[in-house]
Amino acid sequence: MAEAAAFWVAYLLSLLFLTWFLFQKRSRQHLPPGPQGSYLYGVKNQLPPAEPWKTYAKWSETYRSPIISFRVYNRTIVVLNDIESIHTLLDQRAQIYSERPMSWMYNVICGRGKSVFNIPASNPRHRIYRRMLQAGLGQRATKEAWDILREEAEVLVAGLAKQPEDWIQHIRRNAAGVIMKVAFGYSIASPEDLFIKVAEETSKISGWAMAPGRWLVDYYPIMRHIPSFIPGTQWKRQGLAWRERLNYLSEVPHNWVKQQMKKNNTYPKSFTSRFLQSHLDDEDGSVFSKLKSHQGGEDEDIVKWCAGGLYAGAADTTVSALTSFVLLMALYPEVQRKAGQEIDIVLGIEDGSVDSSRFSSPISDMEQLGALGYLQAVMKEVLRYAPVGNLALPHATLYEDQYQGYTIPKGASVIPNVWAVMHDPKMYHEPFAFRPERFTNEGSAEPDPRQFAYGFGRRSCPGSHFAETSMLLSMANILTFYSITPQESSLMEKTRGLEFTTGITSNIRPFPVRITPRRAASYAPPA
Ligand code: HEM
Repeated sequence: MAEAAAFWVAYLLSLLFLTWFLFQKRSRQHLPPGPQGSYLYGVKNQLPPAEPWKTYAKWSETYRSPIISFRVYNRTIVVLNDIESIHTLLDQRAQIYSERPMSWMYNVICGRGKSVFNIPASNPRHRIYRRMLQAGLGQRATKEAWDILREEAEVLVAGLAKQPEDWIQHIRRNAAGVIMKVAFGYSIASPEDLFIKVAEETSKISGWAMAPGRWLVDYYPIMRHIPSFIPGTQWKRQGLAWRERLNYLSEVPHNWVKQQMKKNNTYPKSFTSRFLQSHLDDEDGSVFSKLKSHQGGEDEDIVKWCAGGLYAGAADTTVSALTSFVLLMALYPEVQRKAGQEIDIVLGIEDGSVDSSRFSSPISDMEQLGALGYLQAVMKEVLRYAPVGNLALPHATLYEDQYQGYTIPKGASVIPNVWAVMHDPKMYHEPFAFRPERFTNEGSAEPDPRQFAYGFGRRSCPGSHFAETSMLLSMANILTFYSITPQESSLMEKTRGLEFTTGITSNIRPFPVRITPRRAASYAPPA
């Protein structure tokens, strides 16, 4: 016991010394301005639990600089609050600014350092991942997934007829249904489905293990060497248990695909099966045969991590955007009416001409989606008004850099404040008004928010094209069959101002809406 106590005293003293050393070093650097915070924690206790993007924008005003910095424990965090700094640093200097902040708990102790989201861009694997994801989610792949997208959009609108009050669950199910089929060729049967449970447990554990500020080892990585049998290292035992569980969970869908491929020739084609097969064939022109940097069993490991990244990327993002869309349609009936009218005109729909009892999608191909110009403007305005990723995801620097006379240290976390850009009055006239028309006036149209909604540089979202096709199709189907109105009490929301959820993804905080059939004729909900 005395030995353990001596160990901890020595340990804490060395941490204190390290903090002092880094503090001295930091105070000699000319960092961007920002709040100082306390000696030990930095601003950890000043970070608000909700909507931190607003606080960063305020600090940017207070310190009269679009680029600000502060410290949490010993880590320097730089926030970019305007498009100029974001574009210069994250896009133009992408070779320096495309790392991710190191999470020692998640990457090392839990063994998740190879995940698509966390792997450093300087690791050659990241390039391979990006090319595979491009092949699996780009324009051609999205076209190939059209039937899946259409089928799942039909399940969504049919579900809304049965339990309209559970509309968020139906949107959630739609996102999971699409991505499970695309990634693994797996059809989910119910919200209790094994694959859904596996994916949800993975993202829950990942959320705990990556929670910023929660694990001291993230700031003082030397702690990772402490043996887990020493008293007071419950955190390490927890991390190691999570490691085992996460490894097991990532095997479940991957092994299922392999079994299907072994069992029969008519197995469902998917991202995983295509890459596994192209590896077996080693066919010329496959992504693997072009990327010769891989060796032996590494290929399969790469496929597994990429397929895991598909679910992680798709699970909450389109759900957030569609949730905000439904709520905004309830609050802006004129926008809803115009979008519905466009659908009717472009698709030649008259009230009696859609079979509302079968919910078959009136949109037969991607070209028809392309013709819905107003609906596309609505989608852009949803992505601007209620950004899914208000802070995108943090990048980190590979080297020290200089910008406008400031030093950006090596290893600093660099956060683009997407919310500030989307609500910058220099870019968007009356930025807090929801007005899709800002994107329809040719010649005077405001900047396309999709340039900012999907992140930046070498880390920008590889799923953007796929996501937009999926979202537009769902939006068009919802507005074909349904009318969305606010409950009386919800009208207050508009006058009081909307609230937004806080997390890696964000959406308007849900309030009660009514989803009713838009076309009374021939409407008969399925039994
Ligand atoms: C509304 C829909 C979506 C939005 C707004 C969105 C936004 C983003 C953002 C902001 C990032 C971080 C970019 C950065 O670090 O600079 C990202 C990364 C990523 N997204 Fe998306 N996303 C969406 C849908 C999807 C979908 C449907 C998928 C997959 C099917 C996907 C897969 C990914 C992946 C794999 C990454 C990690 C890229 C990397 O770290 O190299 N996303 N996304």
